[in-house]
Amino acid sequence: MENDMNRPVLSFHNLTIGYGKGPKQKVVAKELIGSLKRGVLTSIIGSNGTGKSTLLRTLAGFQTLLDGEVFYGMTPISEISNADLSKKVSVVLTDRIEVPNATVFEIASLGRSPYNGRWNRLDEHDYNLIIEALDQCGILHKKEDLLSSLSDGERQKVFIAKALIQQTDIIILDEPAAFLDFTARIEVMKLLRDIAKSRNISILLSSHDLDLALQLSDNIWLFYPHGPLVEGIPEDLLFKGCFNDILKSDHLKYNQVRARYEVYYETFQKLRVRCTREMYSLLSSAFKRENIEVVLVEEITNDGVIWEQGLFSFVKQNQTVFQCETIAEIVHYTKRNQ
Ligand SMILES: Nc1ncnc2c1ncn2[C@@H]1O[C@H](COP(=O)(O)OP(=O)(O)OP(=O)(O)O)[C@@H](O)[C@H]1O
Repeated sequence: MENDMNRPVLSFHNLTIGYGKGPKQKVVAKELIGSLKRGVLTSIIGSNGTGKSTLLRTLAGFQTLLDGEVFYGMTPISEISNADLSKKVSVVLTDRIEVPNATVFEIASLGRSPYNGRWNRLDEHDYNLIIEALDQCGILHKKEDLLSSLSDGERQKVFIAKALIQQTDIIILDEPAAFLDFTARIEVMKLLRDIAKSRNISILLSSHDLDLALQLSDNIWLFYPHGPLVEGIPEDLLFKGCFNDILKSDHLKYNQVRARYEVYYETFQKLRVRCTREMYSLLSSAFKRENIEVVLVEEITNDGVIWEQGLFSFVKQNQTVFQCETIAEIVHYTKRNQ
Protein backbone atom coordinates (compact mmCIF):
# COMPACT_ATOMS: atom_id res chain seq x y z
CA MET A 1 0.00 0.00 0.00
CA GLU A 2 2.79 2.38 0.96
CA ASN A 3 4.54 1.59 -2.32
CA ASP A 4 1.39 2.53 -4.18
CA MET A 5 1.26 5.88 -2.41
CA ASN A 6 4.88 6.57 -3.34
CA ARG A 7 4.37 5.72 -6.98
CA PRO A 8 4.31 8.80 -9.26
CA VAL A 9 0.83 10.03 -10.11
CA LEU A 10 2.29 11.41 -13.32
CA SER A 11 5.52 10.74 -15.18
CA PHE A 12 7.01 11.46 -18.58
CA HIS A 13 10.01 10.16 -20.47
CA ASN A 14 11.90 11.66 -23.39
CA LEU A 15 9.06 14.06 -23.92
CA THR A 16 9.18 16.49 -26.82
CA ILE A 17 6.82 19.44 -26.62
CA GLY A 18 5.93 22.08 -29.17
CA TYR A 19 3.51 23.10 -31.85
CA GLY A 20 2.34 22.09 -35.31
CA LYS A 21 3.08 19.20 -37.63
CA GLY A 22 5.38 18.34 -40.55
CA PRO A 23 7.81 20.93 -41.90
CA LYS A 24 6.11 23.70 -39.90
CA GLN A 25 6.56 21.86 -36.64
CA LYS A 26 8.10 23.94 -33.86
CA VAL A 27 9.92 21.99 -31.17
CA VAL A 28 10.00 23.99 -27.94
CA ALA A 29 11.92 21.47 -25.81
CA LYS A 30 12.88 17.82 -25.94
CA GLU A 31 14.26 14.96 -23.85
CA LEU A 32 12.21 16.07 -20.88
CA ILE A 33 11.97 13.63 -18.00
CA GLY A 34 10.02 14.16 -14.79
CA SER A 35 7.52 12.79 -12.33
CA LEU A 36 5.03 14.00 -9.74
CA LYS A 37 4.25 12.40 -6.40
CA ARG A 38 1.43 12.79 -3.90
CA GLY A 39 1.71 15.38 -1.17
CA VAL A 40 4.35 17.32 -3.08
CA LEU A 41 4.33 20.91 -4.34
CA THR A 42 6.49 21.23 -7.44
CA SER A 43 7.39 24.56 -9.07
CA ILE A 44 8.69 24.93 -12.62
CA ILE A 45 11.29 27.67 -12.87
CA GLY A 46 12.61 28.90 -16.21
CA SER A 47 13.20 32.03 -18.26
CA ASN A 48 10.49 33.62 -20.40
CA GLY A 49 9.65 31.54 -23.45
CA THR A 50 11.40 28.37 -22.25
CA GLY A 51 8.21 26.39 -22.56
CA LYS A 52 6.73 26.20 -19.07
CA SER A 53 3.16 26.86 -20.23
CA THR A 54 3.62 24.54 -23.20
CA LEU A 55 4.76 21.77 -20.85
CA LEU A 56 1.89 22.36 -18.43
CA ARG A 57 -0.66 22.30 -21.25
CA THR A 58 0.89 19.13 -22.68
CA LEU A 59 0.83 17.35 -19.32
CA ALA A 60 -2.79 18.40 -18.82
CA GLY A 61 -3.69 17.02 -22.25
CA PHE A 62 -4.67 20.45 -23.64
CA GLN A 63 -2.21 20.03 -26.47
CA THR A 64 -0.65 17.05 -28.21
CA LEU A 65 2.85 15.94 -27.30
CA LEU A 66 5.26 15.73 -30.24
CA ASP A 67 7.22 12.70 -29.02
CA GLY A 68 7.74 10.56 -25.94
CA GLU A 69 5.01 9.69 -23.48
CA VAL A 70 3.12 11.07 -20.51
CA PHE A 71 1.73 8.55 -18.03
CA TYR A 72 -1.02 9.08 -15.49
CA GLY A 73 -0.13 6.33 -13.06
CA MET A 74 0.63 3.48 -15.47
CA THR A 75 -1.69 4.66 -18.25
CA PRO A 76 -0.41 6.63 -21.28
CA ILE A 77 -2.26 9.92 -21.68
CA SER A 78 -3.19 8.93 -25.25
CA GLU A 79 -5.36 6.14 -23.83
CA ILE A 80 -7.29 8.40 -21.45
CA SER A 81 -10.49 10.05 -22.66
CA ASN A 82 -11.02 13.77 -21.99
CA ALA A 83 -13.83 12.91 -19.60
CA ASP A 84 -11.57 10.63 -17.57
CA LEU A 85 -8.66 13.06 -17.72
CA SER A 86 -10.78 15.74 -16.08
CA LYS A 87 -11.16 13.40 -13.09
CA LYS A 88 -7.39 13.00 -12.86
CA VAL A 89 -6.08 16.52 -13.38
CA SER A 90 -7.53 19.97 -12.82
CA VAL A 91 -6.01 23.07 -14.34
CA VAL A 92 -5.90 26.72 -13.28
CA LEU A 93 -4.70 28.98 -16.08
CA THR A 94 -3.36 32.54 -15.88
CA ASP A 95 -5.97 34.03 -18.19
CA ARG A 96 -8.35 36.38 -16.45
CA ILE A 97 -11.68 34.67 -16.97
CA GLU A 98 -14.66 37.04 -16.95
CA VAL A 99 -18.00 35.41 -16.14
CA PRO A 100 -20.61 38.14 -15.76
CA ASN A 101 -23.26 37.60 -13.09
CA ALA A 102 -21.79 34.33 -11.79
CA THR A 103 -21.39 33.95 -8.05
CA VAL A 104 -18.40 32.44 -6.30
CA PHE A 105 -20.48 29.36 -5.45
CA GLU A 106 -21.61 28.92 -9.07
CA ILE A 107 -18.06 29.14 -10.43
CA ALA A 108 -16.68 26.76 -7.81
CA SER A 109 -19.50 24.29 -8.45
CA LEU A 110 -18.31 23.91 -12.07
CA GLY A 111 -15.62 21.70 -10.55
CA ARG A 112 -18.32 19.02 -10.23
CA SER A 113 -19.23 19.00 -13.93
CA PRO A 114 -16.88 16.11 -14.85
CA TYR A 115 -19.02 13.99 -12.52
CA ASN A 116 -22.45 15.49 -13.13
CA GLY A 117 -22.43 16.08 -16.86
CA ARG A 118 -23.72 19.02 -18.79
CA TRP A 119 -26.39 20.30 -16.41
CA ASN A 120 -24.20 19.80 -13.34
CA ARG A 121 -27.13 19.09 -11.03
CA LEU A 122 -25.69 19.19 -7.49
CA ASP A 123 -26.62 16.74 -4.74
CA GLU A 124 -25.85 17.03 -1.04
CA HIS A 125 -22.44 15.39 -1.43
CA ASP A 126 -21.48 17.92 -4.13
CA TYR A 127 -22.77 20.78 -2.00
CA ASN A 128 -20.68 19.63 0.98
CA LEU A 129 -17.57 19.29 -1.18
CA ILE A 130 -18.01 22.82 -2.50
CA ILE A 131 -18.52 24.32 0.96
CA GLU A 132 -15.51 22.42 2.31
CA ALA A 133 -13.24 23.55 -0.54
CA LEU A 134 -14.37 27.19 -0.35
CA ASP A 135 -13.72 27.04 3.38
CA GLN A 136 -10.22 25.55 2.96
CA CYS A 137 -9.42 28.30 0.48
CA GLY A 138 -10.60 30.97 2.93
CA ILE A 139 -13.29 32.27 0.58
CA LEU A 140 -16.46 30.71 1.98
CA HIS A 141 -17.68 34.03 3.39
CA LYS A 142 -17.87 35.35 -0.20
CA LYS A 143 -19.82 32.43 -1.62
CA GLU A 144 -22.82 34.55 -2.66
CA ASP A 145 -20.70 37.40 -4.04
CA LEU A 146 -20.22 37.94 -7.77
CA LEU A 147 -16.87 36.72 -9.06
CA SER A 148 -16.48 40.07 -10.82
CA SER A 149 -16.56 41.86 -7.45
CA LEU A 150 -13.55 40.00 -6.04
CA SER A 151 -9.92 41.04 -5.82
CA ASP A 152 -7.37 39.13 -7.92
CA GLY A 153 -6.20 37.21 -4.86
CA GLU A 154 -9.76 36.21 -3.95
CA ARG A 155 -10.51 35.15 -7.54
CA GLN A 156 -7.47 32.95 -7.56
CA LYS A 157 -8.70 31.25 -4.37
CA VAL A 158 -12.06 30.59 -6.06
CA PHE A 159 -10.36 28.89 -9.01
CA ILE A 160 -8.19 26.86 -6.65
CA ALA A 161 -11.36 25.82 -4.79
CA LYS A 162 -12.95 24.84 -8.12
CA ALA A 163 -9.89 22.67 -8.86
CA LEU A 164 -10.20 21.05 -5.42
CA ILE A 165 -13.87 20.34 -6.00
CA GLN A 166 -12.89 18.47 -9.16
CA GLN A 167 -11.24 15.94 -6.77
CA THR A 168 -8.23 15.14 -8.89
CA ASP A 169 -4.88 13.72 -7.79
CA ILE A 170 -3.07 16.51 -9.62
CA ILE A 171 -3.66 20.25 -9.84
CA ILE A 172 -1.72 22.19 -12.48
CA LEU A 173 -1.49 25.98 -12.24
CA ASP A 174 0.14 28.33 -14.73
CA GLU A 175 1.67 31.23 -12.78
CA PRO A 176 -0.97 31.29 -10.04
CA ALA A 177 0.66 34.30 -8.39
CA ALA A 178 1.12 36.37 -11.56
CA PHE A 179 -1.25 39.27 -10.84
CA LEU A 180 -1.09 39.21 -7.06
CA ASP A 181 0.45 41.62 -4.58
CA PHE A 182 3.15 40.45 -2.17
CA THR A 183 0.83 39.28 0.62
CA ALA A 184 -1.66 37.61 -1.71
CA ARG A 185 1.19 35.80 -3.50
CA ILE A 186 2.40 34.33 -0.22
CA GLU A 187 -1.15 33.43 0.83
CA VAL A 188 -1.90 31.63 -2.43
CA MET A 189 1.41 29.76 -2.49
CA LYS A 190 1.05 28.78 1.18
CA LEU A 191 -2.53 27.64 0.52
CA LEU A 192 -1.33 25.45 -2.36
CA ARG A 193 1.34 23.93 -0.16
CA ASP A 194 -1.21 23.21 2.60
CA ILE A 195 -3.58 21.64 0.05
CA ALA A 196 -0.84 19.33 -1.28
CA LYS A 197 -0.14 18.14 2.27
CA SER A 198 -3.66 17.98 3.74
CA ARG A 199 -5.22 16.30 0.69
CA ASN A 200 -2.12 14.29 -0.22
CA ILE A 201 -2.33 15.37 -3.85
CA SER A 202 0.31 16.63 -6.26
CA ILE A 203 0.48 20.30 -7.18
CA LEU A 204 2.49 21.51 -10.16
CA LEU A 205 2.83 25.20 -10.91
CA SER A 206 4.99 27.55 -12.93
CA SER A 207 6.45 30.59 -11.26
CA HIS A 208 8.69 33.56 -11.91
CA ASP A 209 8.90 34.30 -8.20
CA LEU A 210 12.11 32.48 -7.45
CA ASP A 211 12.30 33.58 -3.81
CA LEU A 212 8.84 32.30 -3.00
CA ALA A 213 9.18 29.13 -5.07
CA LEU A 214 12.41 28.26 -3.26
CA GLN A 215 10.83 28.83 0.15
CA LEU A 216 7.56 27.00 -0.44
CA SER A 217 8.20 24.20 -2.96
CA ASP A 218 9.13 20.67 -2.00
CA ASN A 219 10.50 20.13 -5.45
CA ILE A 220 11.75 22.28 -8.33
CA TRP A 221 11.79 21.52 -12.03
CA LEU A 222 14.43 23.77 -13.45
CA PHE A 223 13.63 24.22 -17.13
CA TYR A 224 16.70 24.92 -19.26
CA PRO A 225 16.00 26.45 -22.70
CA HIS A 226 15.09 23.62 -25.13
CA GLY A 227 15.51 21.13 -22.22
CA PRO A 228 16.50 19.34 -20.12
CA LEU A 229 14.45 19.62 -16.97
CA VAL A 230 16.56 19.33 -13.84
CA GLU A 231 14.67 18.10 -10.81
CA GLY A 232 15.52 18.40 -7.13
CA ILE A 233 14.69 19.98 -3.80
CA PRO A 234 15.49 23.73 -3.81
CA GLU A 235 18.53 23.45 -1.55
CA ASP A 236 20.21 20.70 -3.59
CA LEU A 237 19.80 22.74 -6.77
CA LEU A 238 21.11 25.86 -5.03
CA PHE A 239 24.11 23.99 -3.64
CA LYS A 240 24.96 22.59 -7.07
CA GLY A 241 24.70 26.07 -8.60
CA CYS A 242 22.06 24.85 -11.07
CA PHE A 243 20.25 28.22 -11.16
CA ASN A 244 23.38 30.08 -12.27
CA ASP A 245 22.95 28.92 -15.87
CA ILE A 246 19.41 30.27 -16.01
CA LEU A 247 19.81 33.44 -13.99
CA LYS A 248 22.48 34.89 -16.24
CA SER A 249 22.82 38.54 -15.29
CA ASP A 250 25.72 40.70 -14.12
CA HIS A 251 23.27 42.25 -11.67
CA LEU A 252 22.42 39.07 -9.81
CA LYS A 253 24.52 37.09 -7.36
CA TYR A 254 23.92 34.11 -5.12
CA ASN A 255 24.26 34.98 -1.43
CA GLN A 256 25.56 31.78 0.18
CA VAL A 257 24.83 32.94 3.74
CA ARG A 258 21.21 33.78 3.02
CA ALA A 259 20.79 31.00 0.44
CA ARG A 260 19.15 33.29 -2.07
CA TYR A 261 19.79 35.31 -5.18
CA GLU A 262 20.20 39.05 -4.65
CA VAL A 263 20.87 42.17 -6.66
CA TYR A 264 24.62 42.44 -7.13
CA TYR A 265 26.37 45.71 -6.30
CA GLU A 266 30.06 46.19 -6.85
CA THR A 267 31.61 47.43 -3.59
CA PHE A 268 34.52 49.84 -3.57
CA GLN A 269 34.90 50.46 0.17
CA LYS A 270 34.62 48.52 3.42
CA LEU A 271 33.06 49.74 6.63
CA ARG A 272 33.71 47.97 9.91
CA VAL A 273 30.67 47.82 12.16
CA ARG A 274 30.02 46.54 15.67
CA CYS A 275 26.33 45.71 16.08
CA THR A 276 23.82 42.89 16.45
CA ARG A 277 23.33 40.34 13.62
CA GLU A 278 19.90 41.77 12.89
CA MET A 279 21.28 45.30 12.50
CA TYR A 280 24.17 43.95 10.44
CA SER A 281 21.73 42.58 7.85
CA LEU A 282 19.92 45.91 7.61
CA LEU A 283 23.15 47.93 7.40
CA SER A 284 24.57 45.53 4.80
CA SER A 285 21.60 46.01 2.59
CA ALA A 286 21.50 49.82 3.00
CA PHE A 287 25.25 50.31 2.48
CA LYS A 288 25.38 47.86 -0.43
CA ARG A 289 23.26 50.30 -2.43
CA GLU A 290 26.03 52.86 -1.87
CA ASN A 291 28.68 50.35 -2.99
CA ILE A 292 30.03 49.97 0.56
CA GLU A 293 30.60 46.53 2.06
CA VAL A 294 29.82 46.22 5.77
CA VAL A 295 32.15 43.99 7.81
CA LEU A 296 30.94 42.80 11.21
CA VAL A 297 33.67 43.03 13.90
CA GLU A 298 33.85 42.40 17.66
CA GLU A 299 35.69 45.63 18.40
CA ILE A 300 36.25 48.84 16.50
CA THR A 301 39.89 49.84 16.42
CA ASN A 302 40.58 53.17 14.73
CA ASP A 303 37.62 53.68 12.36
CA GLY A 304 34.14 52.25 12.05
CA VAL A 305 30.56 52.38 13.26
CA ILE A 306 29.23 51.17 16.61
CA TRP A 307 25.55 50.57 17.21
CA GLU A 308 24.44 50.26 20.82
CA GLN A 309 21.41 51.27 22.82
CA GLY A 310 19.63 52.58 19.77
CA LEU A 311 22.42 54.95 18.76
CA PHE A 312 24.94 54.84 15.91
CA SER A 313 28.39 56.26 16.64
CA PHE A 314 30.78 57.03 13.81
CA VAL A 315 34.29 56.50 15.16
CA LYS A 316 37.40 58.03 13.59
CA GLN A 317 40.82 57.31 15.12
CA ASN A 318 39.08 55.97 18.21
CA GLN A 319 37.09 59.16 18.72
CA THR A 320 33.32 59.38 18.27
CA VAL A 321 32.85 62.13 15.73
CA PHE A 322 29.15 61.75 14.95
CA GLN A 323 26.08 60.17 16.49
CA CYS A 324 22.61 59.51 15.10
CA GLU A 325 19.58 57.29 15.51
CA THR A 326 18.60 56.17 12.02
CA ILE A 327 20.18 54.02 9.33
CA ALA A 328 19.46 56.76 6.80
CA GLU A 329 21.57 59.26 8.77
CA ILE A 330 24.52 56.94 9.31
CA VAL A 331 24.55 55.99 5.62
CA HIS A 332 24.38 59.64 4.61
CA TYR A 333 27.16 60.66 7.02
CA THR A 334 29.41 57.76 6.00
CA LYS A 335 29.03 58.58 2.31
CA ARG A 336 30.20 62.13 2.91
CA ASN A 337 32.95 61.39 5.41
CA GLN A 338 34.56 58.06 4.67
N1 LIG B 1 0.31 28.54 -30.12
C1 LIG B 1 1.63 28.59 -30.35
N2 LIG B 1 2.14 28.28 -31.56
C2 LIG B 1 3.46 28.31 -31.80
N3 LIG B 1 4.39 28.66 -30.89
C3 LIG B 1 3.95 28.96 -29.64
C4 LIG B 1 2.55 28.96 -29.32
N4 LIG B 1 2.41 29.31 -28.01
C5 LIG B 1 3.67 29.53 -27.55
N5 LIG B 1 4.58 29.33 -28.53
C6 LIG B 1 6.03 29.46 -28.42
O1 LIG B 1 6.53 28.41 -27.59
C7 LIG B 1 7.64 28.86 -26.84
C8 LIG B 1 7.38 28.58 -25.37
O2 LIG B 1 6.29 29.39 -24.93
P1 LIG B 1 5.66 29.22 -23.48
O3 LIG B 1 4.54 30.18 -23.38
O4 LIG B 1 5.39 27.78 -23.24
O5 LIG B 1 6.89 29.67 -22.56
P2 LIG B 1 6.89 30.05 -21.02
O6 LIG B 1 8.13 29.44 -20.45
O7 LIG B 1 5.61 29.68 -20.39
O8 LIG B 1 7.05 31.63 -21.11
P3 LIG B 1 6.66 32.77 -20.05
O9 LIG B 1 7.57 32.59 -18.88
O10 LIG B 1 6.97 34.03 -20.80
O11 LIG B 1 5.21 32.62 -19.71
C9 LIG B 1 7.81 30.34 -27.15
O12 LIG B 1 8.82 30.47 -28.12
C10 LIG B 1 6.46 30.74 -27.73
O13 LIG B 1 6.60 31.78 -28.64
